Amino acid sequence: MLFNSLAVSPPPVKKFTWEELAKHNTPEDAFIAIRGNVYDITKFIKNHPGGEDILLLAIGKDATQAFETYHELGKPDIILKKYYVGILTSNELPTFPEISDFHRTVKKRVEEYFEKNQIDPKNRIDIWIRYSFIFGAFIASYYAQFFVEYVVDQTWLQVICAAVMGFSLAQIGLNQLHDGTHFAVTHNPLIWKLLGATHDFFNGASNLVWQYQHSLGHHIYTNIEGADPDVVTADPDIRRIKPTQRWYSHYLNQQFFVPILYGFLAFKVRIQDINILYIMKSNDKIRVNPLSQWHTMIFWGGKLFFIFYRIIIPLALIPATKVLTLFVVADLVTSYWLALTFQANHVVDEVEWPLPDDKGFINKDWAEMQVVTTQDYAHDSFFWTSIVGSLNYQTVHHLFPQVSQHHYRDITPIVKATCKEFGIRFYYRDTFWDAFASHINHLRLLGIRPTEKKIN
Ligand code: HEM
Repeated sequence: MLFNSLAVSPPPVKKFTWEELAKHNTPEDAFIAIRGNVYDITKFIKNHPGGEDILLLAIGKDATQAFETYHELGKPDIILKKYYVGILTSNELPTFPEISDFHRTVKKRVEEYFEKNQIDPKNRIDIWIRYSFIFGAFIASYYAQFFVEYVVDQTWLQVICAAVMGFSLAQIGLNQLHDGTHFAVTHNPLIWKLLGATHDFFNGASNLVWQYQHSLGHHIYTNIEGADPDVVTADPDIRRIKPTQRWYSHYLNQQFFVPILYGFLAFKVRIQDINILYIMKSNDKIRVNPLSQWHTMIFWGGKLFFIFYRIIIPLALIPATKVLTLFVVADLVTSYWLALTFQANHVVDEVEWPLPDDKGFINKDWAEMQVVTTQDYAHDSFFWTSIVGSLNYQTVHHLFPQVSQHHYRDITPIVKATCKEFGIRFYYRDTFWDAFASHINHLRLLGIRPTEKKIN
């Protein structure tokens, strides 16, 4: 009897609350939660085929959705088993149901498309052609603005060059930064890091903060109240973008003044970087882990380089008032372009705004939620695809962020057909302007006092 009970009693399962898990967020002590289980991946971090960097951001957290997104279904699970240490008993952020049939089917079909056609999802020559155009336009417009005598003598020409530079900088954000931080170009973690760093050096804004906000925040918890850092609001806020926000009279006709404020986006982002990384140590609900040497170096190196090339060099060449004017013109163009393209995808009048239940559970499969919180537009337009960094294919981008944007056009029909088969609505507008108008209409509707709201 004694022998029997000794032989069968399994070791007790170690239980972790999310607060306990959060303490294991350094390379020397790295735990991660996937599908309710906790793993000690300290010994694995340096061997991760997707690079050490992304794991340093994800440790101390529940990374289920990122894990499911960036790997083929089931593939790295065998490795995970080796590092199992216990279970997670509470959640800091919303959780989702098990993968649905829709999710499994759409993922399998897209994986099969690449396999059958022997296409590498992350390599295409178009990527490098576009990067060359963007860097070329950026360098030429900067050089002309300050070093070509004919241009320097005519302020209006300098202003045009500043606008072109601002547009190129927005493109660096929509292409080099965006592709690099979604690991969607080549299979080389060093290239991802270098492309991410272009944002720090040329835009003066942290790619690390962007990764927390965008890849680990917005992409996982799209449009979810209290979890998606892109739609975090104060009470009262400058704008009302969610039905759950309390209404104040200054929201009335917000569609006229809110878009004007988008011009401050680049400035706001550069300032809030420091606050997020060094003071708050979190981007709203998305906690920031201790910074690695690389991230610290890129962050401060980027800020210094930005000040040097945008302020110090120009001040040595032209009067201060002109430097200021050109700086503001370029910044306004960058900000408006980025803000308008971002808003036209999610902050629009028809898509859904999922709410977690009182246990923080979202009662919809994650992939289905991605589809119904997103709006696409202008699929047939090469022009718009090229200048919005393929964000007109936002649904595919949210489901498959690790695939190069240059494949979105080819895999969108697979996704659309699968949505149709499973009865999931795919939101689409014919043109960019229709998509943008739906953002303005969303602001208008939410600006009306709720009881007086007229839907048309
Ligand atoms: C902690 C558990 C993890 C394990 C055991 C793991 C394991 C693996 C394995 C085996 C691969 C190579 C095979 C493949 O491509 O499927 C891989 C690649 C990759 N992983 Fe992970 N991973 C983990 C977490 C993560 C997380 C949290 C992310 C992202 C947020 C991530 C992003 C990637 C990326 C981008 C690749 C590269 C794919 C490529 O080469 O294109 N991994 N991982």
